[in-house]
Amino acid sequence: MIELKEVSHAYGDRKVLKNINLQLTEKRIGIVGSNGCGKSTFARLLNGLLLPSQGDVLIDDLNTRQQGKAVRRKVGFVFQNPDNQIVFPVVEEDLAFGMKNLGLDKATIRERTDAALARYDMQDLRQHPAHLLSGGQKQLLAISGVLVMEPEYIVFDEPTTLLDLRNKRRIAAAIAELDQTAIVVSHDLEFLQDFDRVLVFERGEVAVDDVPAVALKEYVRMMS
Ligand SMILES: Nc1ncnc2c1ncn2[C@@H]1O[C@H](COP(=O)(O)OP(=O)(O)OP(=O)(O)O)[C@@H](O)[C@H]1O
Repeated sequence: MIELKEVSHAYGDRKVLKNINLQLTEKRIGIVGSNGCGKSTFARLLNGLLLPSQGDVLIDDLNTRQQGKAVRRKVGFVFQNPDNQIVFPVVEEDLAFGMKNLGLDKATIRERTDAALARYDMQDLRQHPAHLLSGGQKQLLAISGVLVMEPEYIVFDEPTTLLDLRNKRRIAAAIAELDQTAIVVSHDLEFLQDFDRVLVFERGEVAVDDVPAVALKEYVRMMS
């Protein structure tokens, strides 16, 4: 379970998240809200990329403040722009990078790399220059790079924003198929409609917390 206890966050004297208390237990949780309302800040708190100015973020009782390394093994993070996530020039090297850092042996790295490439039908792209992949393929590679680390939770920060409709659907389907718990920040309301729970952020607070049918309708009302 992901738990936030009286979490606030400020950049300098600008408070962007205000006293958030949440327990996240559902498998698919969507986060929506207007630009600048604190969604990315919230997402970054969940795997300790960012520590809260006040309060605590707990992942299965691990506190991001003291147990950041263990938290990051449990919680993967997929950025909006895969170019920020893909660090190696060749697809298989990029997939291997995180696993090498974990100290996994060569056979395991090979096995997980094969499975990741097969999962998204990218076996032929093993030796491909990563920067020459299409936008959708890059996002699938970024997701694969997280999956090979076998996290229990994955946070996605606007994973479909830069993609065309076809690739948006491909990534949405990839996320829907995951075994892991997914927390997804998105402006794509259609994508979130079959999630288990949706949080609507407004000015750093959770304004609505409900099933998508209710939360998304309320969000549309708030935006109009
Ligand atoms: N590193 C930072 N330093 C200072 N201010 C920041 C920083 N990151 C974000 N902010 C500010 O905090 C506020 C919340 O930003 P955040 O990125 O969390 O919002 P968001 O809801 O994800 O927005 P968007 O939908 O546009 O991506 C914004 O006003 C932003 O300018």
